[in-house]
Amino acid sequence: MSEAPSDLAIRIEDLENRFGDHAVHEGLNLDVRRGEIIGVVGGSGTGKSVLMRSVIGLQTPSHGRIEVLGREMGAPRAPGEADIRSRWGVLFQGGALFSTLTVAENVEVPLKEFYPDMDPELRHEIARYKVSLTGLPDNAAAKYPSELSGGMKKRAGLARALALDPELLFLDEPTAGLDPIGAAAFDSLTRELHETLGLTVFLITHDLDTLHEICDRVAVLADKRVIAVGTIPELMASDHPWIHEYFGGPRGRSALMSRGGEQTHVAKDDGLDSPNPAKA
Ligand SMILES: Nc1ncnc2c1ncn2[C@@H]1O[C@H](COP(=O)(O)OP(=O)(O)OP(=O)(O)O)[C@@H](O)[C@H]1O
Repeated sequence: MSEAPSDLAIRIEDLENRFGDHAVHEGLNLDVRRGEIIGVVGGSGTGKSVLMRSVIGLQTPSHGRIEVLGREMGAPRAPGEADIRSRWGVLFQGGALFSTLTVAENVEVPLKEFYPDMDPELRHEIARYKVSLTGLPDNAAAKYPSELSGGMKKRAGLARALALDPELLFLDEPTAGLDPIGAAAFDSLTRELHETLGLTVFLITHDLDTLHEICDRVAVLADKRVIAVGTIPELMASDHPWIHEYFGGPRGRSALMSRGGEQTHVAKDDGLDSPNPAKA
């Protein structure tokens, strides 16, 4: 199925990233639909974080084109156009909170950057609201990151990512390091925020439970590019060795079974999207 550009939150075409002689991505294409939660998976070092960094402008690709929310990355901003960075929020691995600032002050950082003239009282109010939105208790706002558990740090990072009411949310391994109960709670929170705030979510994860629980589609990185995109049943029909092992191996089967699922047989050519239909 081919999407109109307006249905897309992100379009990545022919992306190449290299560090010296080492090519991390070559000919990588991916479309992310508006309003979906897309999981991005791949073995360690396949370039999931580099891909996210390219999309949010922290890594300049060697080649290719990236469009985010209808705007070409790297192109000059039109007069009066909002800074594209104010339209997304990012939860980096580990939360990346400023250790010398309280949770509320961390949430206020992007507000200060993009709205320097905002009334401080309003800024504090917004920060408190964002903290409560992520399920943290009221008293967490005044705490420093060192006083928080791992799960609370993730929620605080999420509160900061939501500070500017983003349309697009990037999450880099949000459940890594959480116990299974904390991870499931974070998954529910992500799903809930996605629904209530109408977010598009780009989610890098190794967590099979998260993929099953909340992702609408999953993109698989291997061989320097996105080799397949689809729902999990669609991907399970793939005979690519990595995909087969990932979803059909012991952990993949157990994540599926814990949801009462059975391996769905999907005909080989049924459903799997090309990473970028327009280019297929
Ligand atoms: N700034 C950099 N300079 C040189 N090489 C880099 C740089 N950033 C990333 N790389 C390399 O790019 C490759 C992809 O890294 P990346 O962190 O994106 O992998 P990943 O898929 O997110 O891995 P993991 O699942 O382990 O987090 C790795 O080989 C890494 O060493």
